Amino acid sequence: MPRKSHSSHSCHPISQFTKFGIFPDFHRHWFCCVSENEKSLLDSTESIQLEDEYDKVDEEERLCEPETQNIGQEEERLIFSHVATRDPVEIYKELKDTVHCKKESRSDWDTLTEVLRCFSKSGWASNQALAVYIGASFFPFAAHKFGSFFLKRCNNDLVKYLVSLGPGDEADKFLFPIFVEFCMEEFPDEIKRFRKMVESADMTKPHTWFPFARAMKRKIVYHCGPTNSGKTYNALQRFMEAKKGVYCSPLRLLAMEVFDKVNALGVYCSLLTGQERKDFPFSNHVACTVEMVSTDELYDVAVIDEIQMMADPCRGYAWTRALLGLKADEIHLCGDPSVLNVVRQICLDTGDELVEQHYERFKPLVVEAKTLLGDLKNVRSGDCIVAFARREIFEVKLAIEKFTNHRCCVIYGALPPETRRQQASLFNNQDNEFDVLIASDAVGMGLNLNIRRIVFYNLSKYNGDKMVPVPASQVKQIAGRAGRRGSRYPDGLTTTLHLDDLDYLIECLKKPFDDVKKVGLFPFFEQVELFAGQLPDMKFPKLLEQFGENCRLDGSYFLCQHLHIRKIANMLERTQGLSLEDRFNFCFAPVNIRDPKAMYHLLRFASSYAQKLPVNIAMGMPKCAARNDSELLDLETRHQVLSMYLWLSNHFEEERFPYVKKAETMATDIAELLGESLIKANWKPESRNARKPKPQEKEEGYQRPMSLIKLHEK
Ligand SMILES: Nc1ncnc2c1ncn2[C@@H]1O[C@H](COP(=O)(O)OP(=O)(O)OP(=O)(O)O)[C@@H](O)[C@H]1O
Ligand SMILES: [Mg+2]
Repeated sequence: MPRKSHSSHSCHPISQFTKFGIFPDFHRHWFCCVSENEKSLLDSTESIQLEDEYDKVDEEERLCEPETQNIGQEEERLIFSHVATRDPVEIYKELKDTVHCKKESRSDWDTLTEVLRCFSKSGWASNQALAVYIGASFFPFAAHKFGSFFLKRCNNDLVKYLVSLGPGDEADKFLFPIFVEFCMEEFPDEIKRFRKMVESADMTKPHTWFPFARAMKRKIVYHCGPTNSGKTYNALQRFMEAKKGVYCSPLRLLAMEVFDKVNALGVYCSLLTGQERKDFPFSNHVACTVEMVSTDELYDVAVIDEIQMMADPCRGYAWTRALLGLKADEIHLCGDPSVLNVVRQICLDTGDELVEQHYERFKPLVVEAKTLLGDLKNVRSGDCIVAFARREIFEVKLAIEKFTNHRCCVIYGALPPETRRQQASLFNNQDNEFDVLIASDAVGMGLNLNIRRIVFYNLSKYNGDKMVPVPASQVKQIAGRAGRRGSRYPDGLTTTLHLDDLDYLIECLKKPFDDVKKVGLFPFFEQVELFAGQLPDMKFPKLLEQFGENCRLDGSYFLCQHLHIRKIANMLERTQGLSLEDRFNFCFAPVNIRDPKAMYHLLRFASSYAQKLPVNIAMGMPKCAARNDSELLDLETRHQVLSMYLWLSNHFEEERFPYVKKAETMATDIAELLGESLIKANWKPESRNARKPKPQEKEEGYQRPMSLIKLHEK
């Protein structure tokens, strides 16, 4: 069948795609079309080859100088401007029918060569080419072939026009549609292959992935406001009134809190997290972590807490999925205003009704301008010192307990939720000596604590590469933990340890909330499976990488970072006997990828599973609480391994994990040991991957703030 002509501009593939605005969201690189040999050949010989063509031209032809030789560029452009309006399809046909063309002067030739070289390097053209399914890695090869084709066949008018434009955007735009015609004829198989692959990684219109939710007319209520303004409280009222409700939490800890609170108020509620399932008999309510929420069940009321997490680079997809997919008549979203505009857009796409309820903070947060003047001795009862590294948390605890009469509780990410709760209630409770809390950003979400004042120990944190300022939204969220309604200190205060940091704190608190433009998505297994069908021999980690590079997304979405997933995928690459689905599921296991011991256990679990053996815990139980920081780190790791075991037992065939009961008991015991250890902890912190520094090695990165040094010197 002859190919459809694209002579009409309105039906040209380029204009169709531009209409939908998909170009910028394509990711680059497609390694399947061009072999490595071809690629390296391309890079080294491209311009040389084009110049050689000139040298091959007949001497007589070269001497034939064009009449317009001495006119200026602008004039030339005018004279040849009719070329610009020509139909690219016709130009291509003409080029195709030309057998041999008279050559131009050396300088015109050089300019034309440069124009074509620039085109083959043009990011714009490469990006546009994706829309007609010419992959980014294939583009240089195709552009090179096009260049040779063009040089051999172009006529005087075309040359002059392109020379008058010179290398750059205008020439690229002129050449591009001719290039497309060329590719469609020359590389139909490559285009077809790439098209199939891209289509299998299509993540556009995610609201259409949930047809049952789309068939419903849902009412979305956005409880929008700053921290401590009653958003969750009000949403939970509706949740409790409902016949059947689900509460989606950002953390296990918060799901447990709601589970306890709601049951205490007489509304039977079950608990569902990745690690545990507590079925309350006859309950119609469930408190779960957002990743675990079912999009199959039908609910009257659903609550999605901390909805701004939709924009989280790693976990955002879980909130997006819940919002798009939940089958509930009424969905209550609680969060700051940063994703309000995106939610408005999503509701337009889904056809759901959106009701906005705006909140103000119960009591304004007051900044204490005096700060702690760099001296931890100025700590007072009810203070929560926020530090962003585990090491700092223990340094601060050590310093405060050594030089003041205060005792400190600690809350940080690596602690199990049970231990965090135990530390929180120790701090909240008046009948003991623990009156200061030292916490990481893990304290930022949800927990209702009796905090009088949030003191930022510092306002920068390590992002895995370097120290960066803590984002304003996070500063606000954490500072907002001070002075909760109903707590002992309803008037919240916040300040910094050092005077130098105060301006940044004030700046962050004053800053309006970001207006988030994109929220996270991640493919379901079925989507990855479809994609894998296009690349049958590709290993899973590479497959994920390819998916990330080739998937298509609408303007309101980004693909969540999958570094964590890729790390696990890489580790499991050589484990034989796992299906694609097993690999995909193992990648979501909750493990600290920077903890080699925990990673080792995950590999062991996966290997046993792959060999169809019962998966053993194969880990001893420590006898007593930690006596130093390395023992504490060991307890943290052990708990994490058990938590991972429980998670796997809930996400794979349960009978393959026969030691669930044992793992639960051990996890509870370790959480208790951790609690005991923290009460006693008064040692210098160590790093998880500690090794002895070489004598000449200087300690890099974090430097202990002056205040602590002064304190120790004294
Ligand atoms: N109407 C109310 N009556 C009694 N207590 C309330 C009321 N509204 C809120 N509270 C209490 O105020 C505190 C803060 O409320 P809530 O947790 O709902 O705030 P939030 O806006 O969700 O804050 P965050 O953004 O930090 O999650 C809670 O302890 C809550 O129980
Ligand atoms: Mg809340």
